[in-house]
Amino acid sequence: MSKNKYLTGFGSHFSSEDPRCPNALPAGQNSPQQCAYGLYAEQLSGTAFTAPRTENLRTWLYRKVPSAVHKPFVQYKDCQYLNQNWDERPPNPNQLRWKPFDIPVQKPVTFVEGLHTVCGAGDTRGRHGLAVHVYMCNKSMENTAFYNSDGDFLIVPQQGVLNITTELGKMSVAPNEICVIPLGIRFAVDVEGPTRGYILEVYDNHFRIPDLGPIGANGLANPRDFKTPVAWFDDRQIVDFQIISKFQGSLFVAKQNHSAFDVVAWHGNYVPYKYDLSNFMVINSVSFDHCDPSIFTVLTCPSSRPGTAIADFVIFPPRWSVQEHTFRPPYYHRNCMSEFMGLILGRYEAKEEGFVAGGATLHSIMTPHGPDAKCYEAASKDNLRPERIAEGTQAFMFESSLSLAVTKWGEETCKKIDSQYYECWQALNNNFQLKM
Ligand SMILES: O=C(O)Cc1cc(O)ccc1O
Ligand SMILES: [Fe+2]
Repeated sequence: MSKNKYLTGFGSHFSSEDPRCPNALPAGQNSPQQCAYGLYAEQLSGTAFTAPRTENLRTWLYRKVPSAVHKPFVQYKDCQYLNQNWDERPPNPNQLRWKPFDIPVQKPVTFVEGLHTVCGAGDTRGRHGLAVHVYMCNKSMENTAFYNSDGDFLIVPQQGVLNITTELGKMSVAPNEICVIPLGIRFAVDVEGPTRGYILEVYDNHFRIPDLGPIGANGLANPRDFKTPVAWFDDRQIVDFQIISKFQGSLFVAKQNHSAFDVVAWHGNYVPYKYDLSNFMVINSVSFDHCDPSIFTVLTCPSSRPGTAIADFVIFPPRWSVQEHTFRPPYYHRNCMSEFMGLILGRYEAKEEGFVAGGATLHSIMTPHGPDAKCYEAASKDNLRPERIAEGTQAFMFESSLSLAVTKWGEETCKKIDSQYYECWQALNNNFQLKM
């Protein structure tokens, strides 16, 4: 799968034809009376028809059989812990930390079967809110495609490569890379062994790269580093195929007698994409003080309130730390936003131990948090020299303006909550002295 080809750019208007069918794309129009090769034209709209030109997203698909050809959807029962019921448990304002989520060993589990909702807020019907899921699986999806009618999926692999077939083509996404599969785009996930990762699902809007303000025209995640698959179609004669749909927070399945991956050519700007986090151009203070983590925003899903995201995807990449007369780790703080964090690799700078790759933390709105006692002790006495930090590590944060509820699975069933978490701050003494 590593030999996949990609188109590069963010928000670009792309065109792609499977090389087996040259000139499959109609010239100069979208809906010819008859398409080349006997294909059907199908438009996939990612925004309202009338959305402003700068935001308008749509792709034209030229496929063997229209997506409309399927049997009725019925309830899908093989995924027990995906849900969007935020009232399962009473609200919990505590600092929460999860040990690494278990990957199934004996039982074969696919990506869809392995979806577990940890926390979230809002409403899929009102198209406002988000959900944080984790996936733990070990088996490839066969003759099955999944699509989400509720929002975009931002997928953060933590262990194992995801070989993803989408309607628009194939992409391979490894740990330290991420991908976005927008609302409605059908995809299947092949895995190569024990596989785990995190998903940020947003209902309101699509993800975009943030504005750069005074940073200028370049920096952070640069558009040219985003990769979109090229057209590819399945030429197998498949008579038994299933489509799983996430619709209004529940899963449904429908049978059809053709593959969902039959798009021979496509053109448009509504596309899946991947991004390698090592391409992120890190910007930070080169004088003094700790910058807010918004400088590390890779992608954002904006709300209608200026500068206030439904959710930002933020990373803490390897970088030089050079600030003078500064407490360099994250500051102690209370935030009007929710902070869900995960760890892809290594160790997080604010926590000496306990926050482990494949685990997570949640610091809810106004829940106080910051470096643990050991980190404070070391960093407040450190001899400040330019230093590489977070080498070989990658932590990330889903930061949201919404107040997140934890599911019953997240709080109880997974049995991964670390009840000792609060202890990491208890040794922070009162060092106050009236006279220094
Ligand atoms: O809580 C955290 O660890 C995330 C975080 C990092 C940082 O550098 C500044 C603020 C912040 O919330
Ligand atoms: Fe924080």
